[in-house]
Amino acid sequence: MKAVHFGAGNIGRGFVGLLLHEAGYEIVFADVNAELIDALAAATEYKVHEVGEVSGTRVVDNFRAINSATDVDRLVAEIATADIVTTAVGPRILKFVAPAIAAGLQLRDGDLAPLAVMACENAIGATDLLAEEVRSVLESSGVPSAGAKAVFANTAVDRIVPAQDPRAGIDVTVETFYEWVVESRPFGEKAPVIPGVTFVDDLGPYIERKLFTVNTGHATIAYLGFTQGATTIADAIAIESVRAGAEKALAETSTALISKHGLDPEMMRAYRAKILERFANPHLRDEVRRVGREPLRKLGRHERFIGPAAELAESGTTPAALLAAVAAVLRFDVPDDSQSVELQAMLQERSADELVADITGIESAHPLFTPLVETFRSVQAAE
Ligand SMILES: NC(=O)c1ccc[n+]([C@@H]2O[C@H](COP(=O)([O-])OP(=O)(O)OC[C@H]3O[C@@H](n4cnc5c(N)ncnc54)[C@H](O)[C@@H]3O)[C@@H](O)[C@H]2O)c1
Ligand SMILES: O=P(O)(O)OC[C@@H](O)[C@@H](O)[C@H](O)[C@H](O)CO
Repeated sequence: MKAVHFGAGNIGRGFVGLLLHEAGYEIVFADVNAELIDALAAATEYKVHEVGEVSGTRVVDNFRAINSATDVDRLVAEIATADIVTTAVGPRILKFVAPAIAAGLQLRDGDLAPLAVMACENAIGATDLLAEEVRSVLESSGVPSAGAKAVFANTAVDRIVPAQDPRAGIDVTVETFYEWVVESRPFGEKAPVIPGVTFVDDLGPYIERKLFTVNTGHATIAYLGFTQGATTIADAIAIESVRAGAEKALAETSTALISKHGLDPEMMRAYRAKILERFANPHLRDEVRRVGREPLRKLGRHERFIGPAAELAESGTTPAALLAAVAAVLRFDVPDDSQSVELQAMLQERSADELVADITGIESAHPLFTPLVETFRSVQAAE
């Protein structure tokens, strides 16, 4: 059994690669980072250090590595004969990996079982997005039927994997906790067997619960913590006002989730408590700059702040804590984050009305529009 995994970064090596390895797959890592690929290609194994209340080390071997920028033919041939393709590259990058998947499908023997494609990104419908890109490449190549040689399934992945100490080489330090949920319907009776993966009929409640709790909470702590001068998430959550801000934001997202998906309030209370404990993990050095990365993406319409805030506003509630978190996002001024630089320039140059519509996708008729414009204006006025 063989899996091709795009993105040999933190979650790629520290979670997706690990679980696929433990499921018995040979892994072909594909990445555009030449230094990383060379290091993986030269190694026979790497270690995943799990840190938390119970710590341990797992070893991943039986992998190869391909530079997906320079060794495209080899990569396409690997995809053509793989059982699984996964990605952990970031949602904006999916369109760049789609052509190789499309080419692999064209080359694939029609007698092989369909290729299982799963995008493991923090976004709702990430695999749908990848599937659209793959199908569009196949259509423009005049071979739309090759799309039938793949099954595309959405997923939700949860494990905190911080940026790694460069001295660790290709080894990865991760938290002990993990959760990988995959929608089962696209596979019918033939879902891949990956111990540790939970298959569900409807991924909607799972991905929203994850994105609007783990990621909303994480990001709120990162942005509020940044405004308070904190460097790590563990430092930030130790600041009382930051923790209180995150707890309030999460109380709001839980209200939205419970109302939309009928989730059990007691289960959500325990889920929130568990994630706050995970964020405070003293063994994990996770920087607010990583968690706050790409603030423009995080302010998107279906993302961790605006998604639940819009639902609350539609039901007549003003999501005050989420709006306070959005104000902190606007203060995320990090010179080596290109989206932060772009956001800061936009705040200097353009009106709040325009910015709310362009960045958040919330239009003027929406009940969240005016509170968002006020939030943007208050930050602009304070600059
Ligand atoms: N780190 C976490 O805690 C975590 C947890 C759950 C989900 N995720 C999600 O996983 C994805 C990756 O996050 P990460 O933290 O591992 O980031 P990362 O930056 O550590 O890894 C991303 C990797 O993708 C590679 N890449 C970029 N463009 C590529 C391309 N065109 N083809 C192949 N590889 C390419 C990069 O070189 C990098 O090695 C994101 O969507 C993130 O939201 C991360
Ligand atoms: O990866 P992002 O940029 O969408 O979000 C940053 C972190 O919140 C995220 O990587 C978490 O560590 C992860 O989602 C935990 O499962």
